[in-house]
Amino acid sequence: MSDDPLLSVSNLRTEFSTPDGPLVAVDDVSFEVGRGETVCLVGESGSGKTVTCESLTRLVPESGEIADGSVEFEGSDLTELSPSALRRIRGDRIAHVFQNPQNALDPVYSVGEQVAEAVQYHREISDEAARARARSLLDRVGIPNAAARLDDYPHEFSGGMRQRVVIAIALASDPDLLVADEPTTALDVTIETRILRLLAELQAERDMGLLFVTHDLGVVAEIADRVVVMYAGKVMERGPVENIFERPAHPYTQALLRCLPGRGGPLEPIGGSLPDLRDPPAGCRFHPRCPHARAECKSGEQPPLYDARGRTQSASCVFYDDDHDASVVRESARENGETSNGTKSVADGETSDEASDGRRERR
Ligand SMILES: Nc1ncnc2c1ncn2[C@@H]1O[C@H](COP(=O)(O)OP(=O)(O)OP(=O)(O)O)[C@@H](O)[C@H]1O
Ligand code: NI
Repeated sequence: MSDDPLLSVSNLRTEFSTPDGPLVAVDDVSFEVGRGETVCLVGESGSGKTVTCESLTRLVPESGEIADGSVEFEGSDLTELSPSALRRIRGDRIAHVFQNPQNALDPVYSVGEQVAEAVQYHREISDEAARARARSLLDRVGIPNAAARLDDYPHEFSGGMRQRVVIAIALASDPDLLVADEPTTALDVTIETRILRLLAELQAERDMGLLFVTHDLGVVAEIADRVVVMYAGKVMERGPVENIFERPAHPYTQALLRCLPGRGGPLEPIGGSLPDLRDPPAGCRFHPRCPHARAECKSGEQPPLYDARGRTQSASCVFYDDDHDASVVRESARENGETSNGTKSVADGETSDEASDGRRERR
């Protein structure tokens, strides 16, 4: 086995043609997912998380196309594979759970048949063995009395139950990589916890890589090894979860940590709104909303991903180039957290330790 990551996304660019001109939903996005690793993709609504997930196996809607970049998965570039070769990987080696899975189940087949079919899709096992495996998968995702429900049809299940069935189908092929776009958002906390545990178990058993989109920082703290922060189609920051929570480098990450739920403090919305992606601002995409923006943030290209804290954490922010003092943005994160949160700030070591301890315990 090589040391190459399981998935390596480089300079990915996905464009949609719209009546008002081209819209670049994913712009020069790069990140990796290792075997057995969980990477959480976070960012405000509309930042390009779903389109990034869809681009991996070329599942973007018809008006979209992958205009540039590569998606290396175990030695092949998925952007260049033939449709039939890609189909063999999709649903087998790489499984997806989509954000809006209303149409993911076929109304005319029982859920047992659909899970069993997914089990048998790429593997030759008897109908009986596939049915037994379907039962066990449905049981593991928290369908009560799974054996008795195998012959029920999707409409006989609630929305949350159907989502669990969709997750069971995704896991049926024992994928090497699971791409899960807010898979537990519609579920109650008990079931969410159960599914997150199941994913962690599968990772331990099978070394499965997991790319997970969520708006819940509690979930990020619980499952992530590394975090990729997106804004307006760009990667703003990447790094290990502990660093991102304890010492967020990019002002956008700092603001995002205060505006998403899951860390206990009062939520503080980010002022202003996402730019129009058909005509994004020059320079750093976040500059119109950034409390630290200076002249050089407002022109040219999005800054490169500078090393923010050693090689593992990087931020697309000029304060981390050689000519600026990054302590300006770090201090500000600390002050902001202490004055605006009744609890401790995101830049505060104590809170972050709790977050990472919680994660270790629950894993
Ligand atoms: N089919 C499409 N045609 C045109 N534009 C699209 C299409 N799908 C997505 N977009 C645009 O691409 C951008 C990124 O959308 P995306 O769904 O990836 O955001 P997201 O980060 O997943 O948001 P959310 O958190 O709400 O799910 C948005 O500006 C969106 O309007
Ligand atoms: Ni989305």
